[in-house]
Amino acid sequence: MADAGAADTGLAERIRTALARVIDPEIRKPITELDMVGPITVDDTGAADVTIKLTIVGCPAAASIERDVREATAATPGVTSVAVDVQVMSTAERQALTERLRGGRSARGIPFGPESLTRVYAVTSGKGGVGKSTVTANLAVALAASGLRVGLVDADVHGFSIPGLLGLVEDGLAVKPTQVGDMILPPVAHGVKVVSIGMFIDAPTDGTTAVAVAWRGPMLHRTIQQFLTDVFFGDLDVLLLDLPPGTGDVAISIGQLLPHAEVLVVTTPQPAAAEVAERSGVVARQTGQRVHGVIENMAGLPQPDGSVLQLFGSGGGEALAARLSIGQDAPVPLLASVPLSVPLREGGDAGLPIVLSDPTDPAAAEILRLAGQLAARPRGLAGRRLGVSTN
Ligand SMILES: Nc1ncnc2c1ncn2[C@@H]1O[C@H](COP(=O)(O)OP(=O)(O)OP(=O)(O)O)[C@@H](O)[C@H]1O
Repeated sequence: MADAGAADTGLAERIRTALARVIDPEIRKPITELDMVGPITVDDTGAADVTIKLTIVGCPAAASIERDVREATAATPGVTSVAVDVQVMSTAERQALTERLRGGRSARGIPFGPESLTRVYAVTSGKGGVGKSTVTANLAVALAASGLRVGLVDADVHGFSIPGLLGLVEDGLAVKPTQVGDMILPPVAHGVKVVSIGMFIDAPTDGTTAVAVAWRGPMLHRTIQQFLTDVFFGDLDVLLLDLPPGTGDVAISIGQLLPHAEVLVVTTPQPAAAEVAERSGVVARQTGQRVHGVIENMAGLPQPDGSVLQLFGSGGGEALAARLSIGQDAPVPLLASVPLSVPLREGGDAGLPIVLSDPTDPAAAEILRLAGQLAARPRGLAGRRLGVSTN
């Protein structure tokens, strides 16, 4: 087989250019930018031989990358046949790639520090079961659907429900992320890059076997830190963190690791729930974070006769926002009031977020409205409190 130049000057180069359209589905960058394309040769009959180098043995994306390379090569004018030679990167090549993806950042650095342009929202609640994870999952998907690059960290160690809510489940277990060296590639669901503690524990996502994740503070801190340092999210517009309910170790860790994160507090309309939720807002403040707003969930369910069933009472969201505003320069707003919705619950059970499957459902519409509001905030440091604490 002759070199490209001998047969058709530039055909190999045109193939290489065409391969820039092939995107690694996990890293989400063109394979040509990831040094995954090796030698390309073409003989004088137009038969092309393309070598690709996968990041790891058994790469789950191998089949789709090989197919896309074959298609892009075959579609290049002048090519009559295609052979793809699939190889695996050497350790040195893999290391060079992970270093480049980190952008020179040290392996232990957190890319979402105060200087980053990524908006970080930590979603918290006073008590469990108020729908924090359901709202967070739908919000992440809605933000991604609006064109933003979105990451979601499920730090709810005691009830990691995000993989199930987003359909990242295989054989009853959360999908395992691919690891390239010490870099973890987050699985992508509905456009959102997701990492969850559930992906590292063999526990069913439907909760049939309760796994007591009796993690102690320091171990939790290290795990969250690892999620923020070793998971390759790339450049994000928004990072959402689903925190466990209450005011525990994880909230304090997030306060230390991401002091510029803004907090969204989820509560039900029940006045007692709002009182408990206030404490998580206060802890966030004590760790230097700003409360961006309150999301009320499980608000009134519209009935066929036009009346509204206030299953969990009413006014909790407003009351919480008012309490969290006391002593603040700017009032803490009630950002959204998401009604009770059977389709929202069913969508969560099925791993199909309702903001995609039925955007007209009133709960979906409210979450989409909230996403629109958050997406309209400028990406950047403007209006953001920097990590300088005076207390
Ligand atoms: N607006 C709503 N209408 C109807 N059902 C809802 C709504 N929001 C959440 N749910 C349902 O309530 C249950 C609890 O929701 P979810 O797991 O999201 O709560 P959570 O606050 O994240 O709980 P935890 O933090 O304890 O894991 C789920 O079955 C979910 O489908």
